[in-house]
Amino acid sequence: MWPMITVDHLTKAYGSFRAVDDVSFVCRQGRVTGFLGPNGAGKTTTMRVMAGLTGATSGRVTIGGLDYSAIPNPGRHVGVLLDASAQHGGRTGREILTLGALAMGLPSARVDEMLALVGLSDVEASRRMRNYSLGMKQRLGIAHALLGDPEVLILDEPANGLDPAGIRWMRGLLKSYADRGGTVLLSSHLLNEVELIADEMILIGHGRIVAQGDKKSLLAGAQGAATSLVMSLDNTALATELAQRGHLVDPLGDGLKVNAPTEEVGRAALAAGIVLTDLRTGGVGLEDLFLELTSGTARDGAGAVPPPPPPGHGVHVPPTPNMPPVDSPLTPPGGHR
Ligand SMILES: Nc1ncnc2c1ncn2[C@@H]1O[C@H](COP(=O)(O)OP(=O)(O)OP(=O)(O)O)[C@@H](O)[C@H]1O
Repeated sequence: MWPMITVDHLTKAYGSFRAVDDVSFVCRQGRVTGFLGPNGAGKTTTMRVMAGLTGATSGRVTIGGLDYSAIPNPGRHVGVLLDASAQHGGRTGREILTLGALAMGLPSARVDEMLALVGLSDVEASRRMRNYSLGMKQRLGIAHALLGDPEVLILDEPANGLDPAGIRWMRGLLKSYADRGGTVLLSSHLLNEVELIADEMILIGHGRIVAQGDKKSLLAGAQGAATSLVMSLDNTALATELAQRGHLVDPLGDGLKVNAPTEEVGRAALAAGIVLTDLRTGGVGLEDLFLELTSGTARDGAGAVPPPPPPGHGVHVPPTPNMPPVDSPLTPPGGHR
């Protein structure tokens, strides 16, 4: 049971401001949990409490049932990436990893393994970190988090600064890590970074959890009444037929939005002899859900719910791609002890 992260009624206040307000969730072994929320929602603060960098005002976070500070040789159990720039800028990447390996009692060969894993070349590893690009710092930070072959990974915005190929690489890495039994929590303010990889999602806004669960159940909970988006060769006649059947119909783009399931719309069209050119479920996508749930918690009106797109540009949840297996030299998480 040791690799589970349990956040239990966590509150972190700065004066009278609650950066994290009565937050509870768990991250399970073998699962990637995405921690999503707009800027300033409280993700980093929660993770800082997890990693023992700041205390809780009330409530508790445990990893495998222990406070972080009570975990012996914590780097061997919990890999943390909070701020990739937090290392000493005058040290080389190799020095930073070597110091970490020494502190954890690991052989120096592990440093080379990690450098190879994150794709930092010998030349790059011997450059001072102050001269690293953001993506290189991020790769070094991921290498540092994985160094002790921990069972748990806590990563704050790990995709920050990575190029598209790097983001894809990281997804594969974390997915295979979880498949081998690891527990992963990663934060992001960008939904599309997380939804392709996370098995579970925790949505936070203004320090409070606004939704949590797997992608399917989050979407199911958000669907509400079934909606369809439809286009036909005679939208006026179709609207009349649907209205006669008691359905609410609104024009939308070149088509109609109907408060009825697609099957009902199809039957109405069939009965009226109208040719359909497009018919799809018009339920909310994950992005709409995210923006809706965190609306009022995002800045600059970024959380406002956008109008639904017209048929043909329908709300769309990208399919989860099959993650390419990562040819990783890592042993299963925890395999070094
Ligand atoms: N030491 C502190 N003193 C006062 N307020 C703080 C402190 N640390 C964080 N906060 C505030 O707590 C809130 C949550 O910040 P946090 O960094 O946890 O957000 P976040 O969800 O990680 O955001 P982002 O996506 O922008 O990184 C913010 O309003 C922030 O200004």
